[in-house]
Amino acid sequence: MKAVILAAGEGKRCRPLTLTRSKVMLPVANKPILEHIINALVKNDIKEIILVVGYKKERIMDYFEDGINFGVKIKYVEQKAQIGTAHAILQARDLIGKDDEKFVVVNGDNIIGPDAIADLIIGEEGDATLLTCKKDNVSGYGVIVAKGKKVVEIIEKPKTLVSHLINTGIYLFKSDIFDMIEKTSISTTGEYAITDTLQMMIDEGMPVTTAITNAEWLDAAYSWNLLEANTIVLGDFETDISKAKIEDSVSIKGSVSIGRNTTIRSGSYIVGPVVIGDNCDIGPNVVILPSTSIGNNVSVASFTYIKNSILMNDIRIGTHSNISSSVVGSNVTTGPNFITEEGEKLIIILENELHEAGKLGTVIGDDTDIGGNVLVRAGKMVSSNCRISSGKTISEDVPTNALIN
Ligand SMILES: CC(=O)N[C@H]1[C@@H](OP(=O)(O)O)O[C@H](CO)[C@@H](O)[C@@H]1O
Repeated sequence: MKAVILAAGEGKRCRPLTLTRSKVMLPVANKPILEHIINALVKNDIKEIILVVGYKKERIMDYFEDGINFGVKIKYVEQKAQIGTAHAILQARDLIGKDDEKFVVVNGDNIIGPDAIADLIIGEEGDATLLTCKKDNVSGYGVIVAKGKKVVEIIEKPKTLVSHLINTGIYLFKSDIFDMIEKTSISTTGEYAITDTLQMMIDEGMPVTTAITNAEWLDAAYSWNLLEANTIVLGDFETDISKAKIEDSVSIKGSVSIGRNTTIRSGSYIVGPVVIGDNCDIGPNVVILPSTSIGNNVSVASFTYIKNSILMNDIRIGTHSNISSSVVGSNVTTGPNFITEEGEKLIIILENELHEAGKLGTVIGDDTDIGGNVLVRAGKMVSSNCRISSGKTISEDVPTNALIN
């Protein structure tokens, strides 16, 4: 069976991290979200994947190439304008066979486990099947009303509580879905939405069903939600430090995975779950606590403390720093004594909307340089390509390309 993954959008709610890559390429436990999805599909015997790309597509194509390194054949189609999920699926039409061939469709920006795909395939029935899961908080999602397996209504992001069954954005379709998509009218928000296509099918009396899953399905809606996703995915990791160079008197506890050509210098103390990539230089006397992911080519100088954070690739952190509950983008440098203050239940203002974040230090975009003795107040974000001079306290969000001196 083939699968179509929708990976054309930016994921604006994850800015500043998505200014330089799309949300599907954000790392969770050192792998892009999209790679977790591809692994889940491959485990379910999917042999060919059609990736619908658009925003920053080169980054996706350079990473996954033809799929050979990921155990699957990958083909790409482009959605030039991001005008809805139905329109995105339509781009794959020429690569899906006719004759009622069934195929899986997955939103590329949610982390899913292989069991979720298995639940869809086993539970599939009728012309179209939606995978749903029960959530207490359904805000920001499409929800469905069902009678047994039959879907009665799909309501996209309702303002009031209608149902706890959310649409995961994972479907099993037959190739006749493309004709239905072509008949779908544009929504009030100016998009061609697959949820509208499905509602139209229900209204025309076609059998649309739901399969329910309790398996892993995680959505990092906002950049700070990456930390929660990272904690959950790291929970499945096993210890593997065989490829690393571990100096004397390093203490490693819990599940810790360390990549090739990475050195952990003496006196360092690491408590898993922690994953550290290739070619890193950590220590001496560095403390890394759960649940932390550190990418490739990262150096962390002595006496630095890192907890519950994601550090992407090509990062240099100065000595005596403290990074807690933070996401640090690629190619970021900090001087000594860089401190992120950590807060809880913070109210974050994003695009003029208020959001509550759980535990959060800061989020730093790619290509930013921060001097020594800099303190970032809890929940304040630093965008990409910024320069912050030594000794500054960051009490407001720092916009892209800012120079603070
Ligand atoms: C029009 C459409 O496809 N809406 C889907 C889709 O919303 P997005 O805002 O496009 O991510 O994915 C959600 C799951 O992440 C699902 O709940 C919702 O119904």
